[in-house]
Amino acid sequence: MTDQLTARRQDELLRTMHTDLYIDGAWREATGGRRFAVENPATGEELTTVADADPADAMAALDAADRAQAGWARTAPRERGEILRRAFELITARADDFALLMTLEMGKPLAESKGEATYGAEFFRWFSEEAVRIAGRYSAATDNKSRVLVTKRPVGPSILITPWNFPLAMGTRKIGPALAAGCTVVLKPAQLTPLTALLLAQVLEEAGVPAGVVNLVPTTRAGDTTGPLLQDPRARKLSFTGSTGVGRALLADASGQVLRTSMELGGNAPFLVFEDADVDAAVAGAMAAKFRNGGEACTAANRFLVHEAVAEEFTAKLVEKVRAVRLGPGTDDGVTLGPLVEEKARDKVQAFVADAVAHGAAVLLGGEVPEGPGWFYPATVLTGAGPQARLHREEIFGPVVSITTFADEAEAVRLANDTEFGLISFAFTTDLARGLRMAEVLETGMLGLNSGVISNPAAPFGGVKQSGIGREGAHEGIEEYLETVYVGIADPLA
Ligand SMILES: NC(=O)c1ccc[n+]([C@@H]2O[C@H](COP(=O)([O-])OP(=O)(O)OC[C@H]3O[C@@H](n4cnc5c(N)ncnc54)[C@H](O)[C@@H]3O)[C@@H](O)[C@H]2O)c1
Ligand SMILES: O=CCCC(=O)O
Repeated sequence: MTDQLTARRQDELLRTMHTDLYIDGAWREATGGRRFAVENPATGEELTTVADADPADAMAALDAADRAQAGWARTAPRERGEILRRAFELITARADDFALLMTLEMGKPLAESKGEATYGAEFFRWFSEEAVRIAGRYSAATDNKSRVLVTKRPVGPSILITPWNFPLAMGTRKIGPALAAGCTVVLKPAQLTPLTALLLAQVLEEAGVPAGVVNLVPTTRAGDTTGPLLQDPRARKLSFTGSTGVGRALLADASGQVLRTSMELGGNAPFLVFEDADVDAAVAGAMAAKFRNGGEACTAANRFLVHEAVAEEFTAKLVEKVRAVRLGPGTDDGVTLGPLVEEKARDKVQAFVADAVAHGAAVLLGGEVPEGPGWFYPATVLTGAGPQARLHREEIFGPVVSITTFADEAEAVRLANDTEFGLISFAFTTDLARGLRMAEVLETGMLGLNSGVISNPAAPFGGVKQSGIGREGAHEGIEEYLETVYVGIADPLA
């Protein structure tokens, strides 16, 4: 896309979109007219400003969600499904606008943002189909002297908190099942990426979501703003996606009201390449697992563990592929790696690489911050960092590959599981039994078997250990927003 065309579309989009709070079906200013700036990570320049909710605004959003709850829960499932289906179609029709906003506010290349528009919309289509499939059961008790009736009902007003890295999909993956189940919501998007969430709220309004069912409160004061909501007995559910540290703190906050919680937290994915792997397939998988979203994904491969018999071939082929990665603004044609989201993020990645070098790593490619504006960091390949290097213990969240070797399967599994995280693992092998064994022995919520990207609305996404609680997407996703009610019935034949 030419610079001029992008600039014209950007101006038009930012000028015409809503940037206020969306509460009770109306767009309104924040208390005191407070606003905050949203910046472009490719330039460091301000894109626009957005209303900055305070605790009173957030409480107004919960008031609205609470008022709308009973009516929304009584809506016909088909009607809820049709509204979600319309929202899917509207996002699809405006995919270019969503993509441009995502690229502008978080940096990824336009082609990837387009991919997220499709992925994010798909959660609405999936849950439009799930809305009409909420089922209970009726059965005999073990002694046949009574009957067991099980029904489902919506949990109730839900507080949704989302991160910046997938600004659309992390929202639709929560709003879709919540609305399908009959729950109203208050969404607090990440401070760095409120624009995509604002356009999403606009689309939901156009799709016919009634007033109060979806409320949106961007804010710069996350804890102060959502904290009181978690202590309010009208809120019945917290669904959070973000870092493990914040998730841990929110779990403690949610304990006051014993809230239902879903926690989609951080990862430290091992990427295992066994001696029997198809090395070319492993390299293609590694590129996808590492460089999707510029490495700023909870699913990003964090530790490459390669059998010593294939390590040289794998490393050489991977370096060739990584050399072809093109760093630049996500709006530029041909760019395959955008900037990191903010200066702090780039400083952290740079510090991880310096620490890895101090732990014995050799830098095969990249590793130097380029001159000029924007929070760019180059695609980087390291080998030989010791196990205590920070980038093997924490999420890198950047375009850095760190390769180490193992001698046998037992060592690979021991290294892979040596982390408090357990979101996703990857394994490349042509041995079916070994692949299935990995599904049983790796401490992980998800396994990419000979595949570098497995995110899909039809799949239950989520982690074990400190990577979270609960699942999003798939049939499991709607259960997170449903209560199970048991009715014991005296034997009707007695
Ligand atoms: N498991 C998953 O599905 C998944 C998906 C995407 C991202 N993530 C994780 O998210 C992290 C990156 O996102 P991030 O930097 O936005 O995470 P973050 O934890 O800093 O923030 C996530 C959200 O929580 C809000 N927040 C921060 N402190 C809060 C508080 N005290 N009270 C209420 N809300 C608060 C933020 O404003 C943001 O909206 C990574 O760790 C990544 O692995 C996980
Ligand atoms: O950041 C986490 C990845 C999100 C996804 O793949 O759905």
